[in-house]
Order: sequence, then structure tokens, then C-alpha cells
Amino acid sequence: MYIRGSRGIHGIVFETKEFNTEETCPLFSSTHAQSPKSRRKKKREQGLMEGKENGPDGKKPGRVIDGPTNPMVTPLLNDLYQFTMAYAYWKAGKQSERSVFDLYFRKNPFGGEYTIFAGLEECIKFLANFNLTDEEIDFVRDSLPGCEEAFCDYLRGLDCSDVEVYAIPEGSVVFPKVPLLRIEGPVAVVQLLETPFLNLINYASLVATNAARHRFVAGKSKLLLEFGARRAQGPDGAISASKYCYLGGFDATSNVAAGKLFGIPLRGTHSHAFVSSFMSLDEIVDKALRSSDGKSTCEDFVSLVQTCLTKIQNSSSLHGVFSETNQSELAAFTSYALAFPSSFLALVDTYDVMKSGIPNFCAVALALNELGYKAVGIRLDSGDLAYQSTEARKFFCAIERELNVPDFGKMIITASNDLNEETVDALNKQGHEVDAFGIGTNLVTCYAQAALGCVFKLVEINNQPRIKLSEDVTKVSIPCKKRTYRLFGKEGYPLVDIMTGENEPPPKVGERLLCRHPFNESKRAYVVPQRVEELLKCYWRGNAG
Ligand SMILES: Nc1ncnc2c1ncn2[C@@H]1O[C@H](COP(=O)(O)OP(=O)(O)OP(=O)(O)O)[C@@H](O)[C@H]1O
Ligand SMILES: O=P(O)(O)OC[C@H]1O[C@H](OP(=O)(O)OP(=O)(O)O)[C@H](O)[C@@H]1O
Ligand SMILES: O=C(O)c1cccnc1
Ligand SMILES: [Mg+2]
Repeated sequence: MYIRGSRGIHGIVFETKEFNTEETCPLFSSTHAQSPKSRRKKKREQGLMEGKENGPDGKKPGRVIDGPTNPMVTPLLNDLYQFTMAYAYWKAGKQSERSVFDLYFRKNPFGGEYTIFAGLEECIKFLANFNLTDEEIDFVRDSLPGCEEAFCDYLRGLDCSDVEVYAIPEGSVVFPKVPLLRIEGPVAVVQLLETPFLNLINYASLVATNAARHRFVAGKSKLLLEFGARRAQGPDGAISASKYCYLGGFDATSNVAAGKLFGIPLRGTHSHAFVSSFMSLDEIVDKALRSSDGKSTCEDFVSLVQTCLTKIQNSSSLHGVFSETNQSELAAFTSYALAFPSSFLALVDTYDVMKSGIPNFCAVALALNELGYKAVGIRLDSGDLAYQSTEARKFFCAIERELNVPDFGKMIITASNDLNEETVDALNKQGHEVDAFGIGTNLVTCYAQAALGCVFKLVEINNQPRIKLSEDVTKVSIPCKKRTYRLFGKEGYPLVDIMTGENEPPPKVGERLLCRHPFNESKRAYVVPQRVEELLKCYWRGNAG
């Protein structure tokens, strides 16, 4: 069954970070995740969860799995109807019927050609710790009219030991309608997984895709910094954005909590407030700075900065670019350099980029250079970023030439201010000298598209296929328990993802295969795969061994 050609991504090398298990990804080997509830914690401490985790091969490494990162992710993070259905299944004696659900999305986000799958690890953490506390059961009892006590007893015994989860590895490039997860198990239990799983996967995959798209437009060589914590949709939005933007190809985050939780590299500069908090150089009391080799001390770093500024003012090619610079800004930069001589990076647009910020920065950077330090660079946060970055680079290169300071021209130029895919693309077209982009609002809020629209559909029960019909053909579900494969061509690129029935023979390398679109009869293609990769791997095998 032909689903979606991967040729749309032909030639693009995605550098998303793939992580299949906690072991393989240091990013998620956090030992700090908090258990949601004391009862769950106790259960884990007693080792009751031990031996249940499965890697992509379904093997059990035999150790305890932490709960979800966010302690609010409990079985109650659900739609009421999952509990009413669970009750009604139970009343009808159907609660244990073996069901198969597919989790998939229908359309790539952002008008694009691909999606990055994310959120799987949190789903497995949720499964591994799935149980309802007495308090939660009391609340469910009160929320369901006429709820019988025996149902509460049933809920008390519920866990995911009868559930199996097959999934595409987290961080993979995925396409519409191909199941990202296949979840098998007792229908009432699997039903209770629908909303939490969708919640954990929808935003994660959307923001990871957004990050990957920003990476693609920025190019491999640029440093991408996620600056979204202040604009994200609440605390979970911020933490999830940092985690999944890193997965999607960002290099670092400004979010300290995400750095601690996941080991994501932290990066940052300083704000306008720091610059405007200073009035004059007289405010700097401790003016001494030891040289980088520790062999000498400059007793008056402020005077050294002033001397360097005069040197720049007197240099022939820089002459005329500026006259007097803002002295409060110079005080802020000098003070910052005294605090961070080895990693000095200044925000240069508080007053006037070319007439003040850049010369002031260069004066401080030159003074540091005399003591053996190398300044890192600047940040631009307003105005025409293409023009300003180009002018700044020219200035740095002129100083390198005129004052004979090796590598001064290679200063890192960071840009921020409401950036998104389009502005980065526009900058590329105009030509710019930006080395690093700091991106917040548009990235983490996924401003260009609010949700991915993953769904969770019953495709089989008691070994019988199930379908959901719809007037809208794109909403018709694809029945049956399936296997999915990615077929690769001669040059090693993926050609197509296909779905087959569970018991159909798998595609064979070198054998011609007719692939058909599930809804559009006219779309079909013969493919001769050079490599075949099964996409759904076992991540949770319950008690099955
Ligand atoms: N060369 C460029 N080409 C296209 N877009 C740009 C370019 N330079 C900057 N931008 C974008 O244009 C917008 C500038 O917005 P705006 O004019 O509101 O900011 P500003 O006045 O420069 O700064 P602020 O209001 O934050 O002090 C930002 O979204 C920025 O990312
Ligand atoms: O623009 P974003 O992509 O969200 O990136 C984060 C923004 O947050 C900071 O300032 P803030 O926006 O708080 O103040 P500013 O608008 O005055 O710069 C920073 O200077 C960026 O502009
Ligand atoms: O470190 C920075 O420069 C930063 C962090 C968050 C938001 N804006 C900027
Ligand atoms: Mg801003």
C-alpha cells in the first residue's frame, strides 16, 4: 500500500537528534525527573516496574523507568469520555477485548513536506508508571454518574502490563497516515491512553518539526539558540519547546531548567536592562583584571578600554564611522567583560549600533585581547539585521587589518528579534553576516500552525478490522493491524513509506513492488527497493516477555 513518497525531502540531510532509548540518548538520561504521585513513586522504589522497559528491539534491560517529566501527566490528564467509555466497556463486559489503535496525523504541518516525530519517550514513561491512585479513583467515581464500586476495583488494578506499543523511533522524519505508534491491548486501557499520548506527541512533533524547518533554512553552519521560555505557552510549553527544539536541530537553549533536566547546552547573552542600568564608567569600582595566563594583573581595565577606544577612533579606515560613543554603554560592556573575560558577548543595539555599540564592544574586546582573552561577539536585536550584521563584520575586519589583531574579523554575530523561517530566509536572500540566531516566540508557540492534528483510531478489535467512515475521504481511517516499511533506492535515499497487512509478506530487496495510494487509485508506482527498513519497532511489550 503506497502512502507517501519521501522524495519531497530528497537531498536534505536532517540532523535531528534521534533517540530510541534513555541509554542511547544522554539528553534524556535525567535522574531528576520527579515521580507524579507518592504511590507511583513507592511502586517504583519497590522495583515493581523493573524489567518492563523495552528498547526498540523489545528487549528488557531490567530497570526502573522514571515517570513523565511533567508530574501533571497522570491518567487523569484525559478527556472525560475516555473514562465514561471505559466504564461502559466494563459494564458491557468488553473491557478486555484485544484492540489495536493507530496514532497518526493527516497532513504535514507548516504547508511542508515532512514531520519530525517526537514525544515517544514521554509516552513510554507514562505507560511504565500508569496506575490510578486512590484519590484519583475517588475523583473518577464522583465524576461518573451511577459508577459502581466494582468498576473502582477494576480501575485500582489497572496498569499497562497487557499493552504493547510499536513505534517509529523518536526523531525520525515521518509522513501523513503512516502510524507513528501502534498500540495494542485491552480496549478500556488503551482507550485511556488516547488523550495523554496525543497530548505528549502533538506539540512535541509540531515544535520539533518547526525547529527542523528553522535549521533547514538557516543552514548547517549556523548556531541556533532557542530563546522561547518567556513567550511559551506556560511552563510545560517552555520545557517541552526546549527539549524538542534541541531534538529538531537547535544547538542550545536559554532555558536553565531544560539544561538541568535534559542536559541541553545552555547559551545566552545579556539584555538591554543590563546596558541601561549603567550611567558612567565611574560606577566601576573593582577595575583589576588578571591576564588569561594568570601571570599578570591589569590594575585599571577601565583605562585600558578607554585607550583602546581612542586607538579605534584614531585609526584611519575607521575614522568617521563614529565620534563620541555612549559612555553608560561602555561602562556596561566593561563591567560585563570584568565578570566574564573569557566569554564576553555584548548586546550592541541599546543606543546606536554603528555609532556606539560596535565601537564600544571593539574597545572592550581589544582590551581583553591585550590580556590574552578572546571576546566572543555581539548580539543585534532590532533594525535591519542583514545590513547591520554586514556593517558590523566590515568594522571587525577593518580592526583586524588596521590594528593587526588576528581573528578579530571572525567575531560571532548573533541576531534576534521576532525571527522566523521567513525572516531567516529573507536575510539569506539579502546576504548577511549572522553566525547565530536566537529565536523565541515564533519557534516555541509554533505561530505558523497551532497544532499537528494527530489522531488515535481503532483499526482492529478481537482480530476483526475496524474502519471509521467519513464524508471527508481524508478522515476515513485505514483498517487492520499493519506493518510499515521505508523503501530506499539505489543512492540510499528513502523512496516511499508503505503499509501492509500484518501477515502480508514484507517487501524484498531487489523485487519489484506495486505501491498504491490508499485513497487515490490513480496514484501508484512500481518500486524496486535496494534496502527495506521496518518502521514500527517494539518499545513496550507489557508482560509478554
Ligand atoms: N533584513 C531584514 N529582512 C527581513 N526582515 C528583517 C530584516 N531585519 C530585521 N527583520 C525583521 O523585521 C522585524 C523588525 O521589526 P520591528 O521593526 O518591529 O523591530 P525593530 O523596530 O527593529 O525593533 P524593536 O521594535 O524590537 O526595537 C523583525 O521581525 C526582524 O526579525
Ligand atoms: O523575539 P523572540 O524571537 O521572541 O526572541 C526572544 C526575544 O526576547 C528578548 O527580548 P524581549 O522580546 O523580551 O524584549 P525586546 O522586544 O525589547 O527585545 C530578546 O531580546 C529577543 O528579542
Ligand atoms: O540570552 C539571551 O540573549 C536571550 C535569552 C532569552 C531571550 N532573549 C535573549
Ligand atoms: Mg522582542
